[in-house]
Amino acid sequence: MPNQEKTPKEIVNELDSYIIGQDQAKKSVAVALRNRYRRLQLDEKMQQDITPKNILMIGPTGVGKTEIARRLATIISAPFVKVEATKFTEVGYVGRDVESMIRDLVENAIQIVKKERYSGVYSQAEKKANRRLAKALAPGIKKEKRKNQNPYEQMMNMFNQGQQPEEAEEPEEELTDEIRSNRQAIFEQLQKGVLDNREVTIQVEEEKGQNPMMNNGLEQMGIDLSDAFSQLTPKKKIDRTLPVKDAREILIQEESGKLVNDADIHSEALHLAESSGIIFIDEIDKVTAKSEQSGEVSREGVQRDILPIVEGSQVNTKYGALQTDHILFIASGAFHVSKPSDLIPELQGRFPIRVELNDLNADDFVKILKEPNNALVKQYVALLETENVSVTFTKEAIEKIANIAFEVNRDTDNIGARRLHTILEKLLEDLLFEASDMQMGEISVTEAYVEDKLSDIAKNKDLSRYIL
Ligand SMILES: Nc1ncnc2c1ncn2[C@@H]1O[C@H](COP(=O)(O)OP(=O)(O)OP(=O)(O)O)[C@@H](O)[C@H]1O
Repeated sequence: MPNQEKTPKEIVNELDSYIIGQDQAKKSVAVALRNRYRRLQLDEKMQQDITPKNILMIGPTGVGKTEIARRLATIISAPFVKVEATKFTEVGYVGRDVESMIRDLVENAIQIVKKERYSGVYSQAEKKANRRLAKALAPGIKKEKRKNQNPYEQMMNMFNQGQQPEEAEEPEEELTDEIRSNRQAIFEQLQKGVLDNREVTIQVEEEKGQNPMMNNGLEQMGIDLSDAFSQLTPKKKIDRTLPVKDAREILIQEESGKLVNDADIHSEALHLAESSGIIFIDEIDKVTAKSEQSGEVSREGVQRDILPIVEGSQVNTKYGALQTDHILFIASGAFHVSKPSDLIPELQGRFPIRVELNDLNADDFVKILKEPNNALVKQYVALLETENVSVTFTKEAIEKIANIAFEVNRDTDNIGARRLHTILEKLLEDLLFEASDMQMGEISVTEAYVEDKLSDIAKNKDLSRYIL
C-alpha cells in the first residue's frame, strides 16, 4: 500500500525525474506529506492537537502545479483527484456539491485497491480464463435441455451433479475423450500464449451504462441507483467474437472479480482515501469575493462549503462514511486578481504552507523537452519507433523549439509548458502522417526543419493564437 515512509529527500528526488525546477514547491509537498505520516505515529490526543497543514500553490498556468501533486500521489500510490473550485456551487444551487470531491477520491481509491487485489489473483484468474477459452475453442456436444423440467428439479439436478449456478446457465454438453484431450491440448497452448491471434466467441457480461437521469441529484447524496439495480438484476450475457488475447483480458477481469471480495475492497479503499488521499483544488483564487462578477451566485459561499471538508468532517459515500481529517489538500491558483488574503480567514488558516512557482523560461523549456522520464521528445521518438522510424532531435533544434515556445507565450497568452505540446504537435504533424508509409527510416529534426515548419506561424501573432 502507499509508501508513506519515503523521506522528503527521496520524494523530491523522484519528483525531479519528472518535473523541472520548482524546487520550493517540491520540498513543501514532500514535507507536508511526511508531516502527515509523522502525525499518524502520535497518540490520538496529540494527533488532535496538531492540525494538518495544507498547501497553497501560487503560480501562473502550466508551470507544474498539478503535475507535482499528481506525481506525488503516484510516487506513494495514493488516491488523487483534481477538482476545480469554480465548478462547485453553494449548497442549494444547481451544480456539483463540494462533497463530490470526496466521492471521486474514494472511486479513485477503489481503482487502486482493485488493481492491487486483482494482480494478487492474476495467475489464478488467468488459468481460469484459459480454461474458459479452451472450452470455447473445443466445445462439447450440446445436449438438449430436458423440457418441462420445473425449476426445483433443475436445481436438484445441478446440486446432484455438483454444478455451480453460473455453469448451469450454459447448455449442458457431452464430452468425448477426444474433445477432452483436445481441450487440454488447447489449454496448454493458451497458457503458452500460442493461440493469441485466433478468433474465439465467448460469453461476456453485458456492460450496463449508467443512467445519468436516474442518478442526477442522488449522486449528491452518495447514492448510485443504477449500481443498486445492477446488484439486484442478474447480468445479461452476450456473445462476442474477438482475438484470443483480447478475450483473455476480458475473462481475466471477470474471473478476478469472482476471486476477490468486494466488501474488503470497499473498506480498504475507504481507509486508503482517508489516510493518504490527496485532493488538488485548482482555481481557488477564482472563488474569492474579489474575483466575483456582479450578479453572480456567491463564490465565497463555495469556500464556506469547502471549509468543513478541509477542517475534517464525515462525508457519506456509497461505500460508507469517510472522515476527511487526514486528507492532504493542495489548493492552487494564479492569484493575479485576488490575493491569498482575500480567501475567508478560516480557509487561509487551513492552508498555511504557501509556495510560489516560477514562470518558465526558454532554458526550462529545453530541459522539459528532453529531461523528464516522460519528456515530450522521448514520447514522440517512442511513438514513431513503433513504425520503425527513428527520429533524433539535434541540440539546436530543441533550443529553437524552446525559444519559439517562449516567444509565442510572451507575445500571445502565457500557457507555460503546455505551449510545448501544441508546438511539437504542429512541428511533427507531417512526419506523424507519413511515418506509417515510410518503412524504416531515420530522420533528424534539425534547426532548419523547425524553422521551416514553424517560423512563419510563430512570427504571425494572429496565426499562432490559432495554431500554436
Ligand atoms: N516544471 C515542469 N517540468 C516538467 N513539465 C512541466 C512543468 N511545468 C509544466 N509541465 C508540463 O506542462 C503541462 C501542464 O502543467 P500543469 O498541469 O502542472 O499546469 P498547472 O501549473 O497546474 O496549471 P493550471 O493551474 O492551469 O492547471 C503538464 O503536461 C506538465 O507535464
